[in-house]
Amino acid sequence: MKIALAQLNYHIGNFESNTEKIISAINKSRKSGVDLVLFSELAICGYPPKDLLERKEFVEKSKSALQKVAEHCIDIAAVIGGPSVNPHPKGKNLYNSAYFISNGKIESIHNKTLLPNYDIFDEYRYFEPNTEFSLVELKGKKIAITICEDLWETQPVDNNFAKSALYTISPMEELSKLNPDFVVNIAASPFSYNQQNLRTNILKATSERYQLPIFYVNQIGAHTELIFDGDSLVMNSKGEVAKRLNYFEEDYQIVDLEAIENKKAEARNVNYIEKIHDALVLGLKDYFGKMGFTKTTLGLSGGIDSAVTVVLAERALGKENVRVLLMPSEFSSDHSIKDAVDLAENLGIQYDIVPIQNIFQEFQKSLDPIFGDLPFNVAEENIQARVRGTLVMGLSNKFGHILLNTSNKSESAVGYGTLYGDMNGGLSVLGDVYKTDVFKLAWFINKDKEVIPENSIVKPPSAELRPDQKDSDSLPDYDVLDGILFRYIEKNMSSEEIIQDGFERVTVQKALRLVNMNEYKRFQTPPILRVSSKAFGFGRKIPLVAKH
Ligand SMILES: Nc1ncnc2c1ncn2[C@@H]1O[C@H](COP(=O)(O)OP(=O)(O)OC[C@H]2O[C@@H]([n+]3cccc(C(=O)O)c3)[C@H](O)[C@@H]2O)[C@@H](O)[C@H]1O
Ligand SMILES: Nc1ncnc2c1ncn2[C@@H]1O[C@H](COP(=O)(O)OP(=O)(O)OP(=O)(O)O)[C@@H](O)[C@H]1O
Ligand SMILES: NC(=O)CC[C@H](N)C(=O)O
Repeated sequence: MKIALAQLNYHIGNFESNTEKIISAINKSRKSGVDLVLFSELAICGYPPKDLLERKEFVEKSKSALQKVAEHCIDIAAVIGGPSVNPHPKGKNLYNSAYFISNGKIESIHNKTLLPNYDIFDEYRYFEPNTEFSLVELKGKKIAITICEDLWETQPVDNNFAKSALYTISPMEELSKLNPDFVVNIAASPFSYNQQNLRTNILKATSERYQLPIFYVNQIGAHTELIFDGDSLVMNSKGEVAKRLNYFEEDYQIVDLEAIENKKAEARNVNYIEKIHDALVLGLKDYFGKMGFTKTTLGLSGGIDSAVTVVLAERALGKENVRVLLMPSEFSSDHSIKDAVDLAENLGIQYDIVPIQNIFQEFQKSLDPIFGDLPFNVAEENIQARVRGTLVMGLSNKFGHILLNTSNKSESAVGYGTLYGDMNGGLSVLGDVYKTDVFKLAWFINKDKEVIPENSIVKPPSAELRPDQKDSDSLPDYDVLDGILFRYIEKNMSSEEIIQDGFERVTVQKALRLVNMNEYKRFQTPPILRVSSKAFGFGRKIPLVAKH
């Protein structure tokens, strides 16, 4: 039996383009003599459709798109993800379903049993869990069709306290009683830099336990914050990866079921920084591409965060679509301006220098009668950041360049950024990357030649909002701070547990206090491209008003 895996990039709600892609893969498969072609979870409408599922019209469009696809399934079978209506009066209106299509029609519908509801997932909000199990038969083979989380019976969480999802039904236990020949898993499994190993291990455990091959198809592409890396694969019944599809790009592979037992795909050891790099480039590309934008802007300071952001933007959108402003103040060092100019020239992007001293002075003059003799403090620092934010937004409004936010996860965590100033932007590129990893990204970008001036990487980080300012005046060193933040945010460890891990009590208490008191700031930040298992955004829900 020849089985094709179609790893495609869908666009949520764009039924025309999704249908066209699916039909084109079906036609290609038929011409290659494929028996069964597999598409990912909710492929017909794109994943995650969120509250669009509450619109009847959206569900009806999914249904007619599937009907159109079915007409093309002559002499070939397909499994495609889409929502289906729950016919029972009780429970949620919808199921998250896999459609088995053959002979030009929908032959059967298989619903998702285990609905993830942790972190960024919210499937119980829309879907009724499945309780009935059956196999499909194709050319003498019995197939168990499952949907993503169905194989994640014990969901490990990257957290020392949250319980793993407790599922009362095991879809694989039920399906295995029916003696399938192989398992299909259609998935929508988002990227995080540690997710790929976890995923492979979970598939391996399932395959070994039931001694069954698994055909796993994930989607690729980004949907606002969520980035899907693909990495679809075929596992033989010994839990060995027989075929692996590409990361971060569409891919299509045909596999012979009878030939997988003695096949072993080459292991791919990609460093996590390279994965984050590729994920962010895809995240940017798809945010712009799917929104219909081409051009971007940001303030280039000569520092490392804006440097890494602009390189990723140039790689995603092309140099002709990136335009930056260099906005020196009286506190900017000459080196910062030179570093920013060198970088812009290395990339071949358009840049303009707009000094902000005069504007800043005018602001100060206007506020003088009100501020009186009060000393220069954070208020003046922030006015500079807001002047810059206003200027880049001016460029954005005039020329249609979407502003990228340059804050990293460490700053965002402790509120080290100015609301309505450098926290502006339509999309945050580095908001899920700790500062220590921003440095690693910069070195990775420079691995073949110096793109980012080395001075931007090695100089002590500074906001340059007052004379001789350094981040280290207000914050612990980033390697210490990031160690604490990771334990608190990703692992949910308590201050005492973090201290026991070897961090100084005062530093831990300060860092945690800053994280807690800055929830309100993060609530106002743009969407953040997610690359870790716990990003700021809709997968981390902390009350703004709370006593910690
Ligand atoms: N709970 C709450 N809910 C709603 N709003 C709340 C609030 N608490 C304060 N606020 C408001 O927020 C204001 C304080 O926030 P904000 O105006 O941003 O100012 P703030 O957080 O006081 O200062 C920004 C800090 O970030 C540093 N910074 C700025 C720019 C860039 C960088 C960098 O290196 O990247 C660092 C800067 O040196 C300074 O230490 C308050 O004045 C108040 O208006
Ligand atoms: N002189 C400047 N010219 C242009 N943009 C600036 C300038 N200074 C700051 N910005 C913008 O504000 C953001 C915050 O910058 P700031 O220097 O305060 O802190 P940072 O987080 O260390 O960032 P970076 O490493 O990019 O300097 C920068 O990333 C940049 O987009
Ligand atoms: N769509 C899903 O069911 C995804 C959940 C699953 N645990 C994953 O991340 O792969």
